[in-house]
Amino acid sequence: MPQVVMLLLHLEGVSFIQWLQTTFSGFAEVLLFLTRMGDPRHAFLVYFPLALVFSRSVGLRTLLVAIISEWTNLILKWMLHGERPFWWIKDPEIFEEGKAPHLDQYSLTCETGPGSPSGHCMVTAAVLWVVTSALVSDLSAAPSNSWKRNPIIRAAPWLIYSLILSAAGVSRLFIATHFPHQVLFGTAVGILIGYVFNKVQVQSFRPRMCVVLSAGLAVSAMGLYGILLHNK
Ligand SMILES: O=P(O)(O)OC[C@H]1O[C@@H](O)[C@H](O)[C@@H](O)[C@@H]1O
Repeated sequence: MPQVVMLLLHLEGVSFIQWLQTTFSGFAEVLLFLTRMGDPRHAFLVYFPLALVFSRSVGLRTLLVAIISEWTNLILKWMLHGERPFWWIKDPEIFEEGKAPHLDQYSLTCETGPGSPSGHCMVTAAVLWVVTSALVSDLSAAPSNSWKRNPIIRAAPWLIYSLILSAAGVSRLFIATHFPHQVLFGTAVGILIGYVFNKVQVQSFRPRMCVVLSAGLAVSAMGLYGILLHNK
């Protein structure tokens, strides 16, 4: 993307983060809690085992989507090298000494890896897409006279899904680990991965296919890493 567009996105992003930090300063602990809840590792440690308890097929699809979204996030981060707001404002090539905008620092602010796209938003959006779709299918399959067919009850899972994603995104912005476009990009790719891979019949995978898939993801990630390192 042209440098001037990136500069504009970063400057506008910092202004938005400053506004969030001022407006929600009293909710710092809640937002830190939300950012912890959105940690990609919870896809494997919380959402996958919980989904598996309720349904083997939903559990396995949750695991597949968690793996694909983590892998995609890693690859995109290596390729895009997104800045992190809290570090970006400290770049002396962008701001002269004493002229940089101020951003508050929190205990989880200082992420060290590339920032684009947001892993918290991408993995959460992908994994919860599978869980939410399963809940909605269950409600839709209920007999027509059941309370589950009430339109408000059937809309609730998607409403909760949107609220969780918004909360995760705002929490990442509030602690200045991401620019808004990184959060939006991560969420959009996460939704796409959830939508596409939710259609895969994982329970029919043979062990050999699982091994080939795992090896393919590992080799392609290492290959890309080698290429990027070589062309640095
Ligand atoms: O891209 P994000 O949202 O900053 O996430 C990056 C990393 O954030 C860390 O806090 C997590 O422990 C990692 O698992 C994750 O990859």
